Amino acid sequence: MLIDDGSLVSSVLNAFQDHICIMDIQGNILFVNNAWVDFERNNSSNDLTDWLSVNYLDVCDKSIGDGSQFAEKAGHGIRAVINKKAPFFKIEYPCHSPNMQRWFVLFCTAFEFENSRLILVKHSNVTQKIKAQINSHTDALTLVGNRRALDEFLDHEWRRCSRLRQPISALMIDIDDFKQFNDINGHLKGDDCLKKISQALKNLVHRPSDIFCRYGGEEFIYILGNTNLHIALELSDKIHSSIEDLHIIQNQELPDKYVTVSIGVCSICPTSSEEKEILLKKADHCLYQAKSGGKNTTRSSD
Ligand SMILES: Nc1nc2c(ncn2[C@@H]2O[C@H](COP(=O)(O)OP(=O)(O)OP(=O)(O)O)[C@@H](O)[C@H]2O)c(=O)[nH]1
Repeated sequence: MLIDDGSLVSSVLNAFQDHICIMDIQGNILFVNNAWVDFERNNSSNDLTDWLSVNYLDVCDKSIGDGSQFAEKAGHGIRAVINKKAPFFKIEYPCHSPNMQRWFVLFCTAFEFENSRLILVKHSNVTQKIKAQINSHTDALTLVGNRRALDEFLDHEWRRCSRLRQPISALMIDIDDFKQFNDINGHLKGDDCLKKISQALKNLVHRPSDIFCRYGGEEFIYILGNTNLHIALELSDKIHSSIEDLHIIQNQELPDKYVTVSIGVCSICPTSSEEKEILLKKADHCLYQAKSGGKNTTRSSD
C-alpha cells in the first residue's frame, strides 16, 4: 500500500503545488500530498481530516447531494476511469470562496503499482489562466463581452446552426443621439449610461446559444443561435421597453425625454457557402434604416 512514507515518490509528490491524491479502485484514499492537506486545512471548517479513512467517491456523491453539478460530473468521470471506459478524465470547475474567485482543473488517470490498479486525482489551480481569458474577452468599461468574444462566439454558433439547419439572428443596437448626451451631460455620465444600458440588456438573454457584447463605442449586439426573426423581434420589443424603464434623462432641461436606442435585426438560416459576416452586414444595414426612419425604432430583414 502506498502511504506517505518519506520515500522518493512521496517526497516528489509533496513538492507539487497541485493537490494530488491516490486511491484504490473502490475510491479509498491511500495517499494525499501536502498541498492537498493544506488546501483542506485552509478552506474547510472541519478539524484535521484523516484522509486515509476517506472514500473519495463518497465525497463526490455527498457533494452531488449538496447540489454540485461538477461533483456529479467528476464522480461520473472518475468512475469511467476506474471502469476502464476512459484512459483519463479532466474537468474545469469554479471553486470560489467568499472572498476569492478561483478555478481548478481536476485530472484523473489510472496506473499499475505492485499488481494493483490505482487511481490518481490531481486538482490544479488555473485561476490566473481563466482570469486572463475572461479579461481578454471582456469590455473594460461595461464588463460585457467585447469584439473578440463576439467573433469567437459567432464563428462557433454560425457553424453549429449551419450544421443543424437552424436560424441565427443578430440584433445591432445603437444609442440614439449619444454625442448630444455626452455634450450635455459630460463624458463620465456618458460612461455611466453605457454601463446601465449594457447591464440591463445583458440580463435579457440567458441561453448558452445567446451572447450580448459591446460592438464598439455606443453600439451593442446580440447573437442568438436557433432563433428566427419572429423571436428576435420579440427581444427587440423587450430591449426598447427595458431601455425606457431605465429612465435615463437625455437632457435635464427636457426631463420627459429619455435615452432611446435604434435596432437593426437580421435572421438567416446559414449555409456553409455563406460567410458569417453577411449577418452583421445586414443587421447593420437595418440599423442604418432604423436611424434614418426617425430613431427609437427597429428595422429588420431575413
Ligand atoms: N462617454 C462615452 N462616449 C462614447 C464612448 N464610445 C463612444 N462614445 C461617444 O458616442 C458618440 C457617438 O456619436 P455619433 O456616432 O455621432 O452618434 P449619435 O450621436 O448617437 O447619433 P445617432 O447614432 O445618429 O443617433 C460619440 O460622441 C462618441 O464620443 C464611451 O466609451 N464613453
